Amino acid sequence: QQGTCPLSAAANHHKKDCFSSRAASSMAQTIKYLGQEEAQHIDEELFSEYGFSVDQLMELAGLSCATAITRVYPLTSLVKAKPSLLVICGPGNNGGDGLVCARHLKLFGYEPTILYPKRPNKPLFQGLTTQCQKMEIPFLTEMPEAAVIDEAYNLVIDAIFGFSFKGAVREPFGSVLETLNKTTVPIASIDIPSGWDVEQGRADGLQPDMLISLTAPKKSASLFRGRYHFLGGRFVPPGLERKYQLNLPQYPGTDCVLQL
Ligand SMILES: NC(=O)C1=CN([C@@H]2O[C@H](COP(=O)(O)OP(=O)(O)OC[C@H]3O[C@@H](n4cnc5c(N)ncnc54)[C@H](O)[C@@H]3O)[C@@H](O)[C@H]2O)[C@@H](O)CC1
Ligand SMILES: [K+]
Repeated sequence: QQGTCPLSAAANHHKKDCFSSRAASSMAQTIKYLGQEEAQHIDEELFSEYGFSVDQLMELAGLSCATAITRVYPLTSLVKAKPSLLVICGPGNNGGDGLVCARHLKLFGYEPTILYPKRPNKPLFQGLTTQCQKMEIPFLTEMPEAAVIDEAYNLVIDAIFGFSFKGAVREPFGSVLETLNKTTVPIASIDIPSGWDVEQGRADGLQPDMLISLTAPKKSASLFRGRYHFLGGRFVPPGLERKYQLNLPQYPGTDCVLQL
């Protein structure tokens, strides 16, 4: 059984076997892909039953995204002269993850620029915006054209919509997504490729190169055809994982991300 291996000094000679059998058993389980409502229930429970605050989890989520991005697109691999990134943030918590991610990427040596066209009038988002401004991250006032994005940026980080997206895309994000669809630079999507139905995806929508699923992948992630799928948001308490039978794989060591 997982987690019962006695790692005492006396049992040290069993250590290797314990770890490999644990790894094998977690590989055998299949990670759950969540429906939209289930993802929202987990979210609510983390804040109500489990006592987390939004900014706490957002910080961990955004940090995992920044970390996963450094793994796939290290500074030395970037093709443009400057390590420029465009981070597009939407009106909800997915956008908040994008702001946190941008701040960490700046600390990691990248040069992010943020587009944040619809800013909620709440202290959390105002604080995250101020933090990015104080980190000397520039904010754009409008969405650049596709050719300009391809010329100026190594990567676009899509933090527009997450698991609460529903229905037809409203402006200004319809035009933003239309432009993104015409770009050729790689896109890294946070939690869901924006514009995709959370469960059904969208065949003619964004086709990101990278997807970072937070907490657990959502159903549409099974339609992801990009090269890199990562899991981040290593904050799920065991009771919650059991209740929803998430079957999360074990993150290696102290890592906050894992490639699926
Ligand atoms: N529970 C978790 O595991 C965590 C979730 N986090 C993030 O939070 C996200 C979910 O955040 P939210 O619930 O705030 O929602 P989203 O960020 O997915 O989006 C909601 C916002 O988009 C707007 N919107 C929805 N449908 C639209 C449409 N068709 N056209 C235009 N606008 C539309 C809504 O009015 C709302 O402002 C997750 O995907 C994840 O990125 C993290 O911040 C922290 C931990
Ligand atoms: K997204």
